[in-house]
Amino acid sequence: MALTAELGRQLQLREVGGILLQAATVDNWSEIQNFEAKPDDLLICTYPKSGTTWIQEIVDMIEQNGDVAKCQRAIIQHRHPFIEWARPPQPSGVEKANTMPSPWTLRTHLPTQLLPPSFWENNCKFLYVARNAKDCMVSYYHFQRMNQVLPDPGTWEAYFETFISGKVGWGSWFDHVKGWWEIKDRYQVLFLFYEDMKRVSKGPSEEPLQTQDPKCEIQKVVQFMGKSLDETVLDKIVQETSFEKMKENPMTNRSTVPKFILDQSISPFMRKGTVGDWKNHFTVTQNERFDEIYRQKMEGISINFCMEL
Ligand SMILES: Nc1ncnc2c1ncn2[C@@H]1O[C@H](COP(=O)(O)OS(=O)(=O)O)[C@@H](OP(=O)(O)O)[C@H]1O
Repeated sequence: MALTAELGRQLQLREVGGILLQAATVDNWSEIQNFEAKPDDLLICTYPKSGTTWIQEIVDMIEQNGDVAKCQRAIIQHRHPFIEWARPPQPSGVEKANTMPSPWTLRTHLPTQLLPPSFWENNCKFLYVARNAKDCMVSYYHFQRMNQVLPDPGTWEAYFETFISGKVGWGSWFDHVKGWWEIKDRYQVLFLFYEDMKRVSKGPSEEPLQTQDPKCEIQKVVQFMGKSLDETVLDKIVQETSFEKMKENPMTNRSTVPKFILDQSISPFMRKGTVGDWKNHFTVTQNERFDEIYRQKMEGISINFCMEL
């Protein structure tokens, strides 16, 4: 019985162009590829576990001019259609978008080479958030432990190998980040880092002003979206999108997702929200090996990740 359930979990992923995706997404592939993005659309792009939910809440707060009640209109998964999402008989991400008035704010975890061509053809805006690979791996490991429709990650040691080889949903972290980084100057891309959003601003006496201060990064998003918000609204967005607030908010913490899909008693969706949790998981040997693999895979890429704050 346990074997059957486990086999069921493993079968949830299938390949498209060498990238593992959820089987239902692969079944729906032609609909996804034929998706017709419009020129004014904004696409939130991330590798899984890089701060998607966080940036979605920020973008929505900006769109709603800081009106918290409006952001409570629906759970975060329903506010921005997830273009590659499919779980029949529920409407797919593409179907959901097509029932909403455009311009759309959408989200995806797809690597550049799998994105529906209309996004490039229409020169849409892309908001990419990258998170350092080690914290991503840790977050993804705990997510696969609690997510009952993704493969069981096995032991941490086993998962370390799986993640490095890119045999996880949406493929290799290295290729994903490289792909989006390389096209960023040819398209309208705002490339942000999770770690910059977490950075603590210091007061005159070097005392932290607050636990996290994404205001400067939020301002970049406001500008990128062609909006202008006054200081009070920006401060409100900073407060309302803090990890602590979002962990308590049923519209962002996934508490409405049934336990047979996300079992939050195993690990909460809003788990730690920190930079550097990898140090609690990586052994010295794993860390050295990872750094070497990182050097090889990211050679020639001028991207710098902050690994601790
Ligand atoms: N507001 C805020 N501040 C800081 N960190 C936050 C915030 N919201 C979500 N998170 C953390 O982001 C991780 C989940 O990433 P995603 O939202 O991309 O997950 S998913 O791919 O959509 O499943 C996951 O990271 P870990 O805690 O390290 O697992 C979340 O806790």
